[in-house]
Amino acid sequence: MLQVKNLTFSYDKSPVLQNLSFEVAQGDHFAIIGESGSGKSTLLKLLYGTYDLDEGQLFWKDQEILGPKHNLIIGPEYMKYVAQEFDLMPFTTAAENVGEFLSNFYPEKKKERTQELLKVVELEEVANTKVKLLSGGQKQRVAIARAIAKKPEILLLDEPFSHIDNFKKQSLRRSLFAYLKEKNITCIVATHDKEDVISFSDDMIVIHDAQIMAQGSPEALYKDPKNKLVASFFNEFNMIDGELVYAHQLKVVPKSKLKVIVQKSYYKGSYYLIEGLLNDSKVFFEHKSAFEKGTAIYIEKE
Ligand SMILES: Nc1ncnc2c1ncn2[C@@H]1O[C@H](COP(=O)(O)OP(=O)(O)OP(=O)(O)O)[C@@H](O)[C@H]1O
Repeated sequence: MLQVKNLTFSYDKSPVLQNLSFEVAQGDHFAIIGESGSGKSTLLKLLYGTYDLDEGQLFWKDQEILGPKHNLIIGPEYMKYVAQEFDLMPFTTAAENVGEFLSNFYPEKKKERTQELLKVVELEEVANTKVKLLSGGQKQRVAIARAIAKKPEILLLDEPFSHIDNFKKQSLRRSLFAYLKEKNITCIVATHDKEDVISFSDDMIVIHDAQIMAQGSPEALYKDPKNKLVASFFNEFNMIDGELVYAHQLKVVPKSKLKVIVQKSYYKGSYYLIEGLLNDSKVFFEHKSAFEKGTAIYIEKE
C-alpha cells in the first residue's frame, strides 16, 4: 500500500500541493487528474522522492519514501518513473535501451524478456533501430518498456501516451495496463486524457487549488461528478436548472419545456454534437443527425 499523509509542498512561497492524503492499494491503478499547472507532475515527482516535502510523509508498505536530504540517489529501487521528457540512450537500439538494466548473465533469458517487453509496447518491428531515429511516440514507448523491464513494484507515468498517435493509443493502453495488472504492478498515472483513466483506473483524484477536490472510481465520479471541473474531464456537459447534465443525457422530443434554437452541428462519427441556445444560454446535446441552423426543437433529460 502507498500512503500519502498530509503532504504539503511548495517550490517557493505558496504551496503547489497542500495537505493531500490518499492511499493506493498494491496492484491498483490510480489516476491523478487536474488542469494544467495543478500539480500533477509535481505530485508524481514527490512520490518518487525527487524533492523534500514541506510537511507530511510518504510510505510504501512500511518504508518511508524520503527526499534528497536523506538520499544520495533519487528514486527507490522498487519504483520507476517515466517523466514527460524521457531519458534514453539515443545511439543504441530500442532493444538495447529496453534491456539495459537486465542481467547479462543469461543472454537467452535477456533476449526473451526484451522481446516480451517490446511486444507489450508494440515495438517489435523497430527493435533493432537506433533510438535517435525513432519518432516521439516510439521513444515514449521505449521509455515505458525500459521502466517496466525489471518489474518495479510501483510505476509512475506522466502523460504516458501524449506522443502516441490515435491509431496506436487504444491498443497500447489495453496492452500496457493489462500487463501491469497481470504482474501486480501498482501504477500511478498523471494525465489529461480521460481515455487513460476511465477503463483502466481503480481510483482517481482530481487536484484543484492545491487540494484533492474529488476522489473515487472513474465510474462513481462520472455518474456523480459533483462539480463542473470533474464533469468536464469526462464529457461535454450543461447546467440546466442548477443540475449538471452531460450532452449525451439529453434527447430530442416532440415537445417539452426546454426549447432550443440550433446554432451548429458538429460531426462526431457515430453522432452529431448539437450546439443550441436555450433561453439565450449555450446548450450541447447529442443527436444521430445534424440540424439546420435556426431550427427550433425540444429536448429533455433521458
Ligand atoms: N521546478 C519548478 N520550480 C518552480 N515552480 C515549478 C517547478 N515545476 C513546476 N512548477 C510550478 O508548479 C505548478 C504545478 O506544476 P506541475 O508541472 O506539477 O503541474 P501539472 O498539473 O503537471 O501541469 P501539466 O498538466 O501542464 O503538465 C505550476 O504552477 C508550475 O509552474
